[in-house]
Amino acid sequence: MNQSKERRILNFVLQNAVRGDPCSVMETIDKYCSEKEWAMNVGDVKGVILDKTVEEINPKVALELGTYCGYSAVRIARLLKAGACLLTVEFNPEFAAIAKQMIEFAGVQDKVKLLEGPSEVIIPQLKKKYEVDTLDFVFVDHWKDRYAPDTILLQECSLLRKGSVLLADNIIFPGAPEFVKYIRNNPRFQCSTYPSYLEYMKVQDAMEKAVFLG
Ligand SMILES: CCc1ncnc2c1ncn2[C@@H]1O[C@H](/C=C/CNC(=O)c2cc(-c3ccc(F)cc3)cc(O)c2O)[C@@H](O)[C@H]1O
Ligand SMILES: [Mg+2]
Repeated sequence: MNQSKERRILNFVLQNAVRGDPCSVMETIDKYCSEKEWAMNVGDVKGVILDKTVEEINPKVALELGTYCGYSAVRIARLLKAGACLLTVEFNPEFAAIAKQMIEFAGVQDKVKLLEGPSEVIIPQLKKKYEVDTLDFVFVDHWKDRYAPDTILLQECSLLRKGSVLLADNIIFPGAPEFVKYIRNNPRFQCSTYPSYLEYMKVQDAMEKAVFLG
């Protein structure tokens, strides 16, 4: 049976990237997806906004919603200090299996815990099952109609504290209008928008940063 695009991306990394080198893995994915097959990784342009946000926060506990092939998990994990960890949520078993191999090849597996399942099931388990107190940083990049309900769920589960930072991808394209409406009108969040470009394309996109005010 023919291979999936995600499997082809992983194989290209396994054959061309340097094992144990997260930057090499990121560059190799970006090369494949800009030259051969487009894929919905945050990419090397919006990736710099992600990097700067992670470096500014220096999170001890980070959450990612929507692992996909593991590109942004590798990108975030490479910047985490000793003792810090990224929990990344993915409900598609095929993508989760690919991401697991991608994360291990990059050598960041000790900083990443891949949680397989839908976010609405995983988020309420974070405190008891995964021993999370509160989240310092959340990268939101899963189905766009899940951004708002999951932001509400994070609050209902007391997983945000004063100063927790959410960074949401694709505010322009494909867009997350319900989330933008919810978060920008919410007095409990301080929002800022970072205009950028869709991964591997000359198409406008943006990321939204939302700081929880407690
Ligand atoms: C149930 C909750 C839930 N729980 C756990 N895992 C979940 C989940 N919901 C989704 N997932 C997984 O997350 C990933 C999906 C990500 C969704 N991302 C985009 O749709 C997107 C699209 C474009 C674009 C598409 C077409 C264009 F033409 C242009 C741009 C660009 C982008 O950057 C994009 O992020 C997959 O791995 C899902 O299995
Ligand atoms: Mg995205």
